[in-house]
Amino acid sequence: MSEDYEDEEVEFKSNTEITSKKTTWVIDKLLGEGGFGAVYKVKDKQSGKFYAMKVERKQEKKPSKLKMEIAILKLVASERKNSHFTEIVDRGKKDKEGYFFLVMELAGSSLADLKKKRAKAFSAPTGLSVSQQCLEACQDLHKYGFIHRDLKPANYACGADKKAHTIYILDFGISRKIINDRKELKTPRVTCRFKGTLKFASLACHKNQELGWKDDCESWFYLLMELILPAGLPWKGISDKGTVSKMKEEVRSKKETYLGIKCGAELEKIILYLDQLQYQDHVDYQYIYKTLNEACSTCGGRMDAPYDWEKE
Ligand SMILES: Nc1ncnc2c1ncn2[C@@H]1O[C@H](COP(=O)(O)OP(=O)(O)OP(=O)(O)O)[C@@H](O)[C@H]1O
Repeated sequence: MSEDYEDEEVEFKSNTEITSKKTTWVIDKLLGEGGFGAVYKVKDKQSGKFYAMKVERKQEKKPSKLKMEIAILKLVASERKNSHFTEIVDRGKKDKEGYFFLVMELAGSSLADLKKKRAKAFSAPTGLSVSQQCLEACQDLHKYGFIHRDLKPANYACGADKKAHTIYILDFGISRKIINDRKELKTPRVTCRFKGTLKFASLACHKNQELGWKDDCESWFYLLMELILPAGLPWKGISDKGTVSKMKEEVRSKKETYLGIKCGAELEKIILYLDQLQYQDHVDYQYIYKTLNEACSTCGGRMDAPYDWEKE
């Protein structure tokens, strides 16, 4: 590989062909650019079917995030019947051009885009049921000793077409394995750099503490609030870390936090439960699922109802 490529983005024009051992992939369009590369919609030249291709520039000094992503997707494959992980279809590297690629199942819009399109919060039954699927994905990842560290609506998407009712978790760019080879929890580091997205970061992340399973769940809880609170998260638009952290601490005891939704008591129960957990603790996901179901009944809805975007 030529080092001249290292600082350049990998960019493909429509109709560029990428040949692998399996088939030829034809670039359709750019779906988005992330922290470590780009994602394209591609067509399998043989079958005519569409997929998503993630491309990463090969770097001599930095570890490959795409390799980590592939390792995770291989581990969790077929974890449950309606898996929340996209299936790996093909992968490879282009030494001469200096990049890695991963072809996976094509998902639909991200939860962030679906909410933006709606221009208001999701209905409580959609938000609660979608969040349950988001937490299932997180639980499946945790089972293998990983934590995600960047759970947010932009990192989840609904499935394409017939799979519009299934939620997929997309990006594992900053995931971390917190279990060692002997399957023991790693000793927490004294201090850690802030990782993830300010709006959804857990309080421990604000305090530069080692993150555990419960921190993903705290971020997931902010995601749930973001999806269903009519006014959105109280710290939206604020970029000062200290102010956001203070507001996160305050919402826990504020009655107005859950304004506009009927299931405030159930949501409070979930965050109070998560707040009791420490770095080393496992999460009682069943307790959270049960409470989400109760919240849905309180709101007069059903967890198995069609989602807002399936009706609209
Ligand atoms: N399998 C997929 N199917 C459809 N779209 C996808 C798929 N995977 C990723 N995307 C989309 O591609 C875009 C880029 O995704 P990616 O996860 O690389 O970065 P990101 O989450 O936007 O940024 P960052 O890596 O900085 O968090 C996002 O809009 C995402 O919704």
